Amino acid sequence: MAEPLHILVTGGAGQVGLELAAAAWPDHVRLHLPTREQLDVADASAVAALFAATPFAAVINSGAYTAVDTAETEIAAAFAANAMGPALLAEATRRAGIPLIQVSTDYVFDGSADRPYVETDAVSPLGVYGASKLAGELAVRSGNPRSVVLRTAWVISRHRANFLKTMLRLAADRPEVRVVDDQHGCPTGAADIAEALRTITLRMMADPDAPAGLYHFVNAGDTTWAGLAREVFARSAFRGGPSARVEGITTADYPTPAQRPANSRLSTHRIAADYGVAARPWQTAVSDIVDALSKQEISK
Ligand SMILES: NC(=O)C1=CN([C@@H]2O[C@H](COP(=O)(O)OP(=O)(O)OC[C@H]3O[C@@H](n4cnc5c(N)ncnc54)[C@H](OP(=O)(O)O)[C@@H]3O)[C@@H](O)[C@H]2O)C=CC1
Ligand SMILES: Cc1cn([C@H]2C[C@H](O)[C@@H](COP(=O)(O)OP(=O)(O)O[C@H]3O[C@@H](C)C(=O)[C@@H](O)[C@H]3O)O2)c(=O)[nH]c1=O
Repeated sequence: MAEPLHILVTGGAGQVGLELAAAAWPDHVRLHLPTREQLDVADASAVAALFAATPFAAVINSGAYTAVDTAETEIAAAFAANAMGPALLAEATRRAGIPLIQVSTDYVFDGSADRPYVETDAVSPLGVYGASKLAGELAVRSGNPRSVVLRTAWVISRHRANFLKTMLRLAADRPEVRVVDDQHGCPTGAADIAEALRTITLRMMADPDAPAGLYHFVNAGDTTWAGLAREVFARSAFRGGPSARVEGITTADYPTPAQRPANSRLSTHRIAADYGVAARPWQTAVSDIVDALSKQEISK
């Protein structure tokens, strides 16, 4: 029997954490998935105690402060989770000589490009959430050279709160929803992100020379938030679930505390070339999730 390989996954109760728990890991891998209550990544003594207790072979940091609008006022909390936490994990993993895989966001960009962003493009976050995640990226990359920062975007899943579930909830009690149609991005299934993280983590554990650095991973294709809502409702209607008409509006018609990028499409060429990770169309992720949610509803 191979020795067990222990992998720490922070944010175990989040969308990506829950899909990492469900992913097909080799038998000898033991995942440790603490919730925020069990491990606050910004708590230096909690991080040190956990590393002293378990000989981890890798860490995936999927825990984060993800409330984009609330972050504008809860600045200290956002930076604690998204910048201080990654810095502590970078230090702990560097000392242990193990890889760290950090999940980051398209909101590090300001959206002024007229094409999908590549990893070498300049960053310039528009809000506190993006700025805190960028600080986390920099802490990881400077703190542990054996690290990957995986930027993803517009995460959807059957778990927790996300835009897809918000749309289905709204459609349950109104015939029409108003949704911005001038912000362009790449909806991405949390299960697809988990699969990409699994591939990267296993390769980094097996090969000290595995490629490190910055990578973009999203599902294939792009749309607007209104386009995503329309796809969700088309699939939901097909399954006999809630559906609503979508009125496409402008960003100015839907004021929010945090500004979002008008274009946050990401190019996935680098991860395809270095890690052989291929992206499924975003519409496939939508139909998987809507189907799973409707089965859940039927079995209630
Ligand atoms: N959601 C999205 O649309 C996108 C997310 N990302 C990134 O992907 C990653 C995963 O996000 P996702 O799973 O969607 O997010 P979720 O909000 O679903 O989950 C995040 C998890 O992190 C936990 N958490 C918050 N603060 C801390 C902390 N200080 N220490 C430990 N855990 C903490 C949360 O705890 P609690 O359960 O208590 O809330 C939650 O369980 C994050 O890095 C995020 O920035 C990138 C692009 C898009
Ligand atoms: C609920 C709703 C939102 N919107 C708009 C507001 C906003 O511009 C856009 C998306 O709204 P949300 O607030 O749900 O999504 P938001 O929190 O901005 O999602 C982001 O989360 C973080 C964590 C990321 O890292 C990003 O990649 C991205 O997924 O849709 C409408 O136009 N109509 C609506 O009814």
